[in-house]
Amino acid sequence: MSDSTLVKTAQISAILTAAAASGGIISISLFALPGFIVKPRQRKGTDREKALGASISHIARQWQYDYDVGKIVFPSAALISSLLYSYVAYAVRGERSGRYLSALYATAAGLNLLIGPFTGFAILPVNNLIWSYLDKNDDLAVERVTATAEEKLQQEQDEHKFEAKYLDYSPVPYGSKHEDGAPVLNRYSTVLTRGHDSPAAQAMLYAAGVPDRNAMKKSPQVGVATVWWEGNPCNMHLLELGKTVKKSITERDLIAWQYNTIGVSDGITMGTEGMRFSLQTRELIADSVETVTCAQYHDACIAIPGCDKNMPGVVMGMARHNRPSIMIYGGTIAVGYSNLLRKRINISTCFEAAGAYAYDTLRQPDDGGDTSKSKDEIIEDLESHACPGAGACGGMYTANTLATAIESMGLSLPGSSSTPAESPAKMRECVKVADAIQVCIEKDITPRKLLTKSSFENALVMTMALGGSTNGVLHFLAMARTAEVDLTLDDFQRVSNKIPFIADLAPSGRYYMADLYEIGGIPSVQKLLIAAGLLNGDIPTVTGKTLAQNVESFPSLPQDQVIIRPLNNPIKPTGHLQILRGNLAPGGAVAKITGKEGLKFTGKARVFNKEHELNDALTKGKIPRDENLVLIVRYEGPKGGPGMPEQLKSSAALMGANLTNVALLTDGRYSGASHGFIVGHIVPEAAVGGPIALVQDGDLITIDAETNQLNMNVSEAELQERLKSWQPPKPQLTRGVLAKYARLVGDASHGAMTDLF
Ligand SMILES: CC[C@H](C)C(=O)C(=O)O
Repeated sequence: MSDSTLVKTAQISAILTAAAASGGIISISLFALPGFIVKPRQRKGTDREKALGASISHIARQWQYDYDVGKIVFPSAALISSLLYSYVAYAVRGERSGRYLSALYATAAGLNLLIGPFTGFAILPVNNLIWSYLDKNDDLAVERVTATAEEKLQQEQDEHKFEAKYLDYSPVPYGSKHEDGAPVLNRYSTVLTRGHDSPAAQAMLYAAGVPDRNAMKKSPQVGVATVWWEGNPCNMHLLELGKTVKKSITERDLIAWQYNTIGVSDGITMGTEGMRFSLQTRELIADSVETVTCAQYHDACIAIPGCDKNMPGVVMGMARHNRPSIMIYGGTIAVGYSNLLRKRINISTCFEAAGAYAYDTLRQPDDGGDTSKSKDEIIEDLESHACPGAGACGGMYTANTLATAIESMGLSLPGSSSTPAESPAKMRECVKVADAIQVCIEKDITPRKLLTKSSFENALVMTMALGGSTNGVLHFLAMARTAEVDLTLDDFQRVSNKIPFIADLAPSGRYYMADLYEIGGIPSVQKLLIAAGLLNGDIPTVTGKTLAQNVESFPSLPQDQVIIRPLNNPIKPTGHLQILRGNLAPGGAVAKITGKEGLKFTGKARVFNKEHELNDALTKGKIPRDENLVLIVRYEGPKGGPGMPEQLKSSAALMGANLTNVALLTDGRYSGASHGFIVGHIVPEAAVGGPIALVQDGDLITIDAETNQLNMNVSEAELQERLKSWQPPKPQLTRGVLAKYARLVGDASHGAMTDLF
């Protein structure tokens, strides 16, 4: 080989190698090198440099990991280097040797465009190695990235919030006819039962109870989902209700398949570690209803829930499968009576008695009767008589709130939410449901036709008018997202601002759902609110009629009743649920303020990490009465708890102990039976570095329900300082359902859902 050939070969291979490598080199310098520059400062620099370094390395990492590198980044790198080569080719054009070199550079430019992206891919693992080396022992960076990833996830969830995608079942089109001209009502199950595509499926269905060939081919299959289990009064009777439903459906020549989902008793688990499992049962129930309905090709669904999470759970399941559906509420419990306290009682009396017991104020009333009984005798009397039978907790607590709202959205038969669990009327409802589900199937009335912005507005109106549970906020948001309805925290405040609070119902009032039933029940309240133009009577319902038509035959509330106040003489002119924001809750918080305790509260912070710390302090009588205190219970959010437990044990104990000098704040949530000056659902929660994690004992906190503010008088600079030394808690759980939940769950201001990605 001559010298000049050698030089040319060397030139060619050098330029081609450089061309091939340039995509990769650019990718390394774009994504990996920033790490070498910023990491040392991030570890050892001033606080400002550390923070800056964390942000730069975070951006670099996000770019490297999150973007579709094949489509955007590496081709861009190849393009940039190709332009460089083309420019050099242009610059050396002209002389003979220049023409040769420019041709070579032009080839390199083309090649680089072709192979640059692939080199980039090859370099990716190298970049990853560099980053994992840089990240080693660098907890701060990793944790900051995690916190920011949280925000990013939320942002993505917001962007995609109305683009729910479920498995496409393409049922037989509505309006199709069988050969004999009868309408096809088994539009889903026919996939299994028509012809002989699925003989095994048909064999199994015959074994399970399909009576004959005609039923196999034509009868719609209705799933009957009871949230039955024996260990909770709210749920113990649901299997029997389900059997009645099945019987009445079968009499109409429909096929009914009973199945079950699970639930957790909030009343029983309250204040214990078991309470962490409660909220996630909403998702388990939704998942179960969706799973059985979709997997088994049910044509319709009747769900029979009882305890709190059951109702939103089944409705979310219905919204997901979107087949004709009706909810039958298990019904409210009867009211208990204490012979020793000589008054009507309910489950919440027990929780409040615990506070009075601890502060030694649990006594018989000073009404001229017996006062000799000890606090132990009194508390045993309450334990024995607070829950006289089956049914969900009796005040306007979470179960009754949700059932009322869902009936007002058109998903239950009229009266379902106030018909007591053990009344004959509840059994009659289970019989009547067969007619209604037939109508829904025939008219194709599906959950998402009922779950609309107007019907959610109705849910909010009823919740505000009747003083419903703060949990409603969480569950309505989740139900709306599932049904792709645009409902936000601001809607709650908007409705709260216009709806008067008119119900003298527990927890803040004197009466119970069973009492309301006696004066006409929820339909009579709906009638009042429709007449006043506050509730939308035009929404469609599962009966095939509008809400207004459904309540027409119900009586108006009697003149002399005292449970529901006239609209012009409310307990409070606006709603009791207030959405607060401020430097303590930039992402929102939910307050229950009935007005009884005032509308504004300022006090010194006393911070508790986890509810049990506050419960211990209360049991030992350690919360003083002589100064205004804002008790903060944190690390109890959806992720941090995990499970966002309800804090009735502490909120009720405060009431029982008559500690009127305190307000309670948490990133967890409250029971429907909680009252007093309480604020929950604080977002962002402590576990992801929300400002609630930075509060210190003695900080002055103001809750203002008139300006909807929740602030601590700590400057932004001071908060930034505190944030630097804040360490996120290590994940407590790494296995099991709660670990899975903590990983998937979103924030409370978006309903704490697990399938928003
Ligand atoms: C007594 C209250 C009940 C157990 C509950 O947790 C709720 O209604 O939210």
